[in-house]
Amino acid sequence: MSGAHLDEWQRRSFDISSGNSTPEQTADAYRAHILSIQYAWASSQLSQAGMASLLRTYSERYAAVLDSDDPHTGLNNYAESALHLARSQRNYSDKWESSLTVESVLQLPSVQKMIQASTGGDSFPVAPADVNVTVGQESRGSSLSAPFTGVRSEAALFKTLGPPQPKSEVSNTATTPADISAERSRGSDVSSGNPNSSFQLPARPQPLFSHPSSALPQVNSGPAVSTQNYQSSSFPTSNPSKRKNFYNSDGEDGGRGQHGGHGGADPRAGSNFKTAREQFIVDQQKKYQSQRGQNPGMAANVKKSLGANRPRGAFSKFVSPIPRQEEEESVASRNSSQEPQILDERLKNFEPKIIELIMSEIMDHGPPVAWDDIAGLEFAKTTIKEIVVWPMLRPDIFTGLRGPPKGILLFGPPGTGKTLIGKCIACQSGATFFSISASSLTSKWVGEGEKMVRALFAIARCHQPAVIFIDEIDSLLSQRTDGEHDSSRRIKTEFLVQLDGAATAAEDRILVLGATNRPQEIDEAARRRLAKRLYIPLPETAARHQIVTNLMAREKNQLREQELESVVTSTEGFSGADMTQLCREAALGPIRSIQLSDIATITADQVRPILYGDFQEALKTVRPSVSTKDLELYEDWNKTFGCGR
Ligand SMILES: Nc1ncnc2c1ncn2[C@@H]1O[C@H](COP(=O)(O)OP(=O)(O)OP(=O)(O)O)[C@@H](O)[C@H]1O
Ligand SMILES: [Mg+2]
Repeated sequence: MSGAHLDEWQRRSFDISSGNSTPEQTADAYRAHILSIQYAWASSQLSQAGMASLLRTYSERYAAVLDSDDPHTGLNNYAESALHLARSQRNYSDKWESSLTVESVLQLPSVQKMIQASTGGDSFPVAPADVNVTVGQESRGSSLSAPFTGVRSEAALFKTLGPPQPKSEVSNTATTPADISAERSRGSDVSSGNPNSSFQLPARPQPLFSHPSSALPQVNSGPAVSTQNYQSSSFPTSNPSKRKNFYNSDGEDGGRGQHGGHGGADPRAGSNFKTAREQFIVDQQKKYQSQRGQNPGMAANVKKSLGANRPRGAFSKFVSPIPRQEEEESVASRNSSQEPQILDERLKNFEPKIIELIMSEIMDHGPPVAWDDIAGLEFAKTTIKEIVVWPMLRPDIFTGLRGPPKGILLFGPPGTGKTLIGKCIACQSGATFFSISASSLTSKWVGEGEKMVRALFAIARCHQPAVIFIDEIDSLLSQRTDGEHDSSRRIKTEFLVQLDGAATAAEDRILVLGATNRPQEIDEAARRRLAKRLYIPLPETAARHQIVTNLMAREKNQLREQELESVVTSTEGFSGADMTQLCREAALGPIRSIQLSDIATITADQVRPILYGDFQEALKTVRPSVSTKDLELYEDWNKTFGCGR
């Protein structure tokens, strides 16, 4: 360093160490030190390491002076900018904070009168209507004049100053302005800050503290004795030292440096403001209390000292009163993770994306299907009601050996109503219904499929009673061969593991319902797990009759009973889907009979009804989709593995 800098440095160091400097001078000296260090480094007179070390030392000392709440040694002017920052972090719940400050209250004419009366020692009765409190001074023009009367004024006061303290020390509690006035007139006991004084107003006049810069100079501007009297009489606290600190407000200037004005024993008596850290803690507690619905138990959880309890020397490390970004985020994530924890405890190992995918597979019921909509299949329907619907409705009866099977396989020729039964169960069982297709479980990402299967069963466990319906289950659980892809093999294995778990966990109410028209292709391990294998055959005569009747009931037709019988007998070997297709074809007959020129103008009423002739025409084009050979295969498989009679 140059000689000039050294001289200057020495002078400042002497100023600092002499003990005669005011905190302002000390802070200035440190600031100048810091600038000197930076200057020396910039002009290459100081190494990077030396600069860093010196800078750290003097920055800490400088910060200690700025942030100290000791009026002898510190400026405490850090609080203002910190509070400014803290204020910008407030949420809407902080908005309730009134701007009823000492400044605004003191300027009230009635209060001034009271103060004057108090100074003169006279008893001055204050009529409630005399006092008007202007709220909203800081809310820029939105001023609200509220009469300072009765309960309302009390509420306004409490709203501003916080909840009242429990009545522990006093026998009579004065709360109305008249009472206040009367109490004030009792004289010196109140104004001296005696803890036995009659008022039980809140210990923390919050807004007053939160705006020290605006409130304090105003307090200071009045005659000291009047202000003291007024404050003591109007807003005493139950804590004498706090009250002293607060009401002996001599302003920032008086409190700092020229602290002899009060002559009090407590050196902090003149300092009426909190450090930024203390203020921040109060703000945080308030914030969390309002966020948690004023639940004191929860508020206690979020208490945060931010180092306020640590002794703070001049060389102590700087502790920011504002939480750092990471701290805030971790608090936020802790809070946000608390609510869904209950639901997601069992699902926490699964990726949200997968859970979302599975959840989207939960079938919304769509058009409701009733048991009567399914023609025939009486045995299958009764069995399903027995093992699906009733146990879901009365789990208490269906226990032990009566416990329902956890796996059902519906097999049979295509178009016989297997999917229809699945839809009906979804509507009628009252269980959460997952309809999963093999394609939704197979993913291009290796390993995703197994995760999906695991997630599916985990979610089903969370939503019991649940039915997992796997249509075309053969594509998922076909026999495992050597040549097949590794990932599909793993999905199958995972599925079998999960199926086994669902089948053996007696307390779980999860039913796996599979449907297939290729039962022969199902892996034998899967076959075993789907214990109840129900054959869904082609519809018999009565069932076909019912299908046609049901469908024709919705259309205009002139089918006589014999004609209907004739249609039913001539459709032997038709599946339910074939019957539906036949009826659709027949229904197009009347339209086909309309001249092309009329089709644009004809009204719906003018379309003729469906006739037997239309069915005859339709029978020429609609053929059964299931061959007798195929049928024999189903019959055989049913005899071997089926559970039907
Ligand atoms: N028993 C039935 N009662 C009434 N309608 C039926 C019946 N069986 C089939 N259908 C009709 O056939 C259509 C197809 O039935 P569904 O999809 O249930 O057949 P499936 O057995 O699932 O066939 P696949 O094995 O090809 O999937 C149904 O929408 C319904 O209109
Ligand atoms: Mg189907």
